Amino acid sequence: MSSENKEGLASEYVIDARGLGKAYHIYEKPIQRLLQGLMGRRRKLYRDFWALRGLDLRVKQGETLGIVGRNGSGKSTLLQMIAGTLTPTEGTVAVRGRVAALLELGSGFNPEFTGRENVYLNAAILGLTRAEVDARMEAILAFADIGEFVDQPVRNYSSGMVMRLAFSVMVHVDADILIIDEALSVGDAFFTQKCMRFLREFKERGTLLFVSHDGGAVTGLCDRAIWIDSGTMRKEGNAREVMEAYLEAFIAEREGRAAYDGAARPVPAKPPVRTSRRDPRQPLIDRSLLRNDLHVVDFDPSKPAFGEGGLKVADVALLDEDGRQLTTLTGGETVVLEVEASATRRVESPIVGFYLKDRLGQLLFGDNTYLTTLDERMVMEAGDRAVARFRFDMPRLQEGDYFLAVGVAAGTQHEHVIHHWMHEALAVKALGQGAPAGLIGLPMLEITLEQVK
Ligand SMILES: Nc1ncnc2c1ncn2[C@@H]1O[C@H](COP(=O)(O)OP(=O)(O)OP(=O)(O)O)[C@@H](O)[C@H]1O
Repeated sequence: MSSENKEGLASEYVIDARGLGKAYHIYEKPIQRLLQGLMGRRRKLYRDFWALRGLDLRVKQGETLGIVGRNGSGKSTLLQMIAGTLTPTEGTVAVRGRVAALLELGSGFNPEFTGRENVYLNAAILGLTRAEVDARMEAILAFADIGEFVDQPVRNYSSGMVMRLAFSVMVHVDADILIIDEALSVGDAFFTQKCMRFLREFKERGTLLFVSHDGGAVTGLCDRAIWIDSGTMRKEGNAREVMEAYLEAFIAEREGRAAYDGAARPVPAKPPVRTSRRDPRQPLIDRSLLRNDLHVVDFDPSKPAFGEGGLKVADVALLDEDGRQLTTLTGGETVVLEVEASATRRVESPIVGFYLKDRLGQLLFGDNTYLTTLDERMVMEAGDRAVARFRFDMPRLQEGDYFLAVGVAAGTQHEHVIHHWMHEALAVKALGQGAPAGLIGLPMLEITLEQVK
């Protein structure tokens, strides 16, 4: 999985692929593969299938590159060649630094060895000495958090456990370049959050190649992106632009027509009349298949957190407008997020804030109490408690796991000390139905359609 090649690399690039291509041999019948082995190269019984061809790619040190493309477009083939686990059929790829890749689940693991033995094996492949692994073993096992399974053969592991251990090794080998297939981080949502936190930290210092199938995460995480289509580079550039083009093509294909032509449409002359502060369709939506059910998992104070500790997040709950705690709600419903903070010492000007994050840790929306409390500076003494309430219409959410991160700080919007920040204060699970078209669906205040003459 590691690859070092310092030749032919201009100093600013850590990856330089030129005219890269990979052809697989395709045999019409399995027996032909066997015969070919016996016959040698005298007669060709296969045809070449080019999974990737003519690809040029340069990646700078510290860049985060997103790679999108449909199933079978050639993403893994490209990344395996960069990781050094697949030999190109044509072209060259030069890589500088230690590469750790999570591309194929358990590919570096021997199923007969225990988890612990596989950690030694994998870390050795990535260039670590036994003494280095010894020094890191405790941290690796703590991150993987698979308990006593670590001394069982890997063949007894669930795919989630294999992923945890493989990811944990990658986190601890001081890689210069990380290659991650997002599909592999699907599983336990809490572990995914932990992985995404690591990746966000890693991208501050290292080079990250991040493969995604749906592309949703790419814009949040990556500076630049490439779109691989049928083995060639269809588009390269700014992550947002590449994603837009990719999604446009996907939608156009799905709907069996060309994407919106961009031509101007007539605008109604009359401004719409504003009547209500609530989405008027909500009762109808809630009675229909468009109903977006959300389940809330209770606050757990033992979830990962950091901060100075002068204030603590004591309790977090989502309530309905009558103050009753919600364990299920629907997208579009008005909710109150209640956060109780307690002080362990004197703290001036406390601020309570939150973010809703998706399973990849992308911040969907959030807010804090700073502006509302600007005129009345609160002082909390040790033992004092304060409650913040945020009332809002919960947007509709795509199917998946979400987390409410909650934090208490002190100071101003720009200069503050974080006293207690909980990455996953509440977990919210959205079921499949009623999903919005975008990342979140905002309740509409009004929608009109008027005919203009
Ligand atoms: N060992 C192999 N032998 C023959 N064909 C292969 C082999 N490995 C991959 N392919 C083919 O090469 C093409 C590219 O595969 P690749 O795994 O690189 O795509 P991908 O974009 O990573 O797909 P996915 O998103 O499903 O992981 C596919 O058509 C695949 O069927």
